Amino acid sequence: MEGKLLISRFKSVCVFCGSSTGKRDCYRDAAIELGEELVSKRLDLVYGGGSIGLMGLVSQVVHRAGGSVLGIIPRTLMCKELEKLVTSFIMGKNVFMYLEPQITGETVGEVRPVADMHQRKAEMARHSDCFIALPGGYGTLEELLEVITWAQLGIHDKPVGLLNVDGYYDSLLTFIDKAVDDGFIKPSQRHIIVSAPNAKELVQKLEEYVPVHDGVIAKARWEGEQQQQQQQIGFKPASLQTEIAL
Ligand SMILES: C/C(=C\CNc1ncnc2c1ncn2[C@@H]1O[C@H](COP(=O)(O)O)[C@@H](O)[C@H]1O)CO
Repeated sequence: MEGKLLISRFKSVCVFCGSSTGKRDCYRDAAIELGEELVSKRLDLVYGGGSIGLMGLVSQVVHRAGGSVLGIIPRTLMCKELEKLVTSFIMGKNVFMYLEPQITGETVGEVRPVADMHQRKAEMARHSDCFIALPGGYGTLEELLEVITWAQLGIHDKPVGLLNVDGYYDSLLTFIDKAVDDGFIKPSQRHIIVSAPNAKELVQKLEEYVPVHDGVIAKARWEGEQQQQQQQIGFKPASLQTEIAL
């Protein structure tokens, strides 16, 4: 534990990333490099629990090097992972790898099943001290934008990092700059997103991050309001309860 404090201010990092590997080697290399960086800083990995794509790569790198991996996955997706394993067994691994080169991994570390996608995001956030998005598709973007929105509202003040591999996220950053210029995002809140082209630089920037706090709903007030509303309507969905307990 003492060693951990010297190496990083964080204990766990939540990684959002593609369930595909993408078409270019640089994305796979970046996922491996991020896994190695987490291991070198003795950071625990929290992720979406899948065994495919960049998710599979980063989790396997951390796990193989003896790092802690916590995968949080909705039960419905777990069934798909299981189907995949059964298919792999029936077809024989080599044949299966030939047919589906991306689906070759195994789910590693601790896997925690949750009810749905909402609860998954809330649990992933609750178990981590910062967030990093590798390249990915809709799922990655949705997860990234949600934690940015939560930071904007003051629901958490954990750093959010974008691993901008070979400019993959340049157009997203340009769009965000336009949203600032056009008055939809406050200039101060532009700084919620920290970005860097490689894992080492990104983790360093996240370590130095100072939370943006102007005009946000304080976490305690947000939680209080949510609880009050739930009591008024007499309804407490499990996912929301988890979300406000970050
Ligand atoms: C094995 C099969 C499906 C398993 N797929 C996934 N398992 C776990 N988590 C997933 C899966 N697909 C998406 N996610 C989540 O979204 C993010 C990646 O989405 P993207 O659209 O690929 O960017 C990722 O962080 C996960 O949390 C069926 O073959």
